[in-house]
Amino acid sequence: MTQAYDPSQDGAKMSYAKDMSYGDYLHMDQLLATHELHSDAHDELLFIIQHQTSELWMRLVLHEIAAARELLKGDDFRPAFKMLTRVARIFDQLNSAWDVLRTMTPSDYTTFREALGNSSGFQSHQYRLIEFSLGNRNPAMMKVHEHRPESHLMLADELARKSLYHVALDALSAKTGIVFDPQAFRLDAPHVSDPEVQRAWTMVYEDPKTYWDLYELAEKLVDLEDYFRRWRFNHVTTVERVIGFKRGTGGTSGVQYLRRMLEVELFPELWHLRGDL
Ligand code: HEM
Ligand SMILES: N[C@@H](CC(=O)c1ccccc1NC=O)C(=O)O
Repeated sequence: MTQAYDPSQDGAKMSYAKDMSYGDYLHMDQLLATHELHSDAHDELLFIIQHQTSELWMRLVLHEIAAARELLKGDDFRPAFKMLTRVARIFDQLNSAWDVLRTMTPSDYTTFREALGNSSGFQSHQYRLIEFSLGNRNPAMMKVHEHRPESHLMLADELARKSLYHVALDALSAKTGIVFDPQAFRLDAPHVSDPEVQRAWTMVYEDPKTYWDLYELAEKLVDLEDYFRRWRFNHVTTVERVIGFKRGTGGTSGVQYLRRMLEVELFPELWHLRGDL
């Protein structure tokens, strides 16, 4: 009979009494201790893990956007592009994750929906931070975070900074020589499509060779928004599939509210110029 494999014979370090191990480094005990169920329903664990993993990926999205924004400010485009590509990939990852949640039927969900009370993704401060950092800024969305001063402050700080799109538009202006009306760039409101901005982006798309950095930046932004839109679409479709047209636990009209959010344009001029080329 062959001997069972002993990894220590292969040199694997087997004792971690004194050294940092996998679980120590990743704080696995703390991470796995957070699954406090609010019902006896089998599917509640799926629901919690789906959201927690989404929030972890959102954390990384925020980290990448913040760094990309700083790099763009310093005219350091190449590493910023790498980060923006990563953000689009993360959204793709989140999009695939819906396939797991979709295995939960309406019957399964009703076994624990009541236990959720009024909690809802509507109150995800990281999701709102992502929107704010990209440029979709509605200060009215901050109110649900008043009970958590730390989250509220993070959102307020974000509104005081230029968004990723603002920074991209600064670069667009600097490299094309087209000066934009500063009134068009409010920090605390969603970006509204501006004809001069569209003219400048159009110049870029009509002459990519001259404006290659801007051209690549524009396509990175469009890619990011494309994946983000797919996330919103997957969300609303899953919601309709699971709760139909019931009101949301957060108090909104539910599917109707989410359908309205499908109309959001993060980088409107980049979409509008396409029909004119
Ligand atoms: C069966 C699964 C799900 C259902 C039935 C559902 C339902 C809803 C509903 C009805 C809303 C509107 C707000 C409200 O009144 O509650 C909402 C918002 C939201 N949900 Fe979900 N959701 C589900 C899964 C998820 C997952 C997996 C995430 C990932 C983090 C998520 C994140 C969000 C976010 C961020 C919002 C706010 C969207 C915005 O304001 O634009 N939801 N959800
Ligand atoms: N808004 C959902 C509940 C829900 O999906 C949810 C509840 C708590 C934490 C996150 C959630 N996900 C998305 O809204 C509903 O109306 O059923």
